[in-house]
Amino acid sequence: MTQSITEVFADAFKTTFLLKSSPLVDCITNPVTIESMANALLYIDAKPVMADLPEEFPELFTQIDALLLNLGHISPERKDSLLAAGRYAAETHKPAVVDLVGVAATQLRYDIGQQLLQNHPNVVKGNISEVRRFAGLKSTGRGVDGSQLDQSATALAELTKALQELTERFPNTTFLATGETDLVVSAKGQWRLENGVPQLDRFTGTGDIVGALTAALLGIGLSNDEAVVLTVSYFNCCAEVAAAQNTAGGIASFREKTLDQLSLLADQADWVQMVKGEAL
Ligand SMILES: Nc1ncnc2c1ncn2[C@@H]1O[C@H](COP(=O)(O)OP(=O)(O)OP(=O)(O)O)[C@@H](O)[C@H]1O
Ligand SMILES: Cc1ncsc1CCO
Ligand SMILES: [Mg+2]
Repeated sequence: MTQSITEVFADAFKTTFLLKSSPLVDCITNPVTIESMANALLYIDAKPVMADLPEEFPELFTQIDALLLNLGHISPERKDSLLAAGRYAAETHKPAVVDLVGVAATQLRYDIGQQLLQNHPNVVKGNISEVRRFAGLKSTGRGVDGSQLDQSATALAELTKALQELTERFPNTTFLATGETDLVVSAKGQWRLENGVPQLDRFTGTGDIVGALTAALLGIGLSNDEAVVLTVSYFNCCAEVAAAQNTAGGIASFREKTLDQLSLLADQADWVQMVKGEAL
């Protein structure tokens, strides 16, 4: 019989939200969604710092609890900064999340993602099309968006197998592929998460926020698998409540309501009852 994720991760679901301490997360990220990301961290009671100059890392890394590396907008400076921070996190044993934004689109981003993987980050994530490309599979993603075609049952099974093989070489990394179904694969197991609403595809930064919040949960000491499963489930339950409230509104209102729920849901609802997902 398959086990539900609320059983597998029962302790983490019971104790994580609302956060009891405020992890400081350094986000080296893209200018498109940087403000949404910083605020999303604050809404769950984490603290953002968006510092990307390598000269600052020696001082900064004594203060931060986790690092988020997002490939969403590459410049020569940001490329150096991402690579330097990835190495520094490994040296100083800070938990790190790599978000493979746009890896399905260009070789340059694919190469940066692979270089960052060599530091054995705690989590590597992307939308399903980005993660397919990263795992060496055919991908139909365009730009920074995932493709519906990569979501079929066959494609998900193929991706699960490819990621399992990757975890043999990278046993300390948990892989997350997001979309209508979210797939989590690590050396410890595989899980499928089923919360969320289609409108999440209609405003930008949803995946970026999931990356930053995952880093925050690593920063308070959750395991890689716990941090990924808790973040995706919580964010997607926030979106489900927002969609239910947004009967007359457009996508901009849905966005605001989803972000609002980040600070409300754990306080106001028995949200764990809403969680859908199971071990594979
Ligand atoms: N069709 C959908 N149904 C349910 N949930 C979805 C759907 N699409 C995305 N999500 C959820 O939205 C979040 C972001 O996933 P998505 O794959 O859209 O990331 P992304 O493409 O990296 O986003 P962005 O580029 O906007 O940052 C995840 O938590 C995912 O589960
Ligand atoms: C980086 C970027 N470019 C277009 S939208 C976006 C944010 C989604 O990751
Ligand atoms: Mg993304």
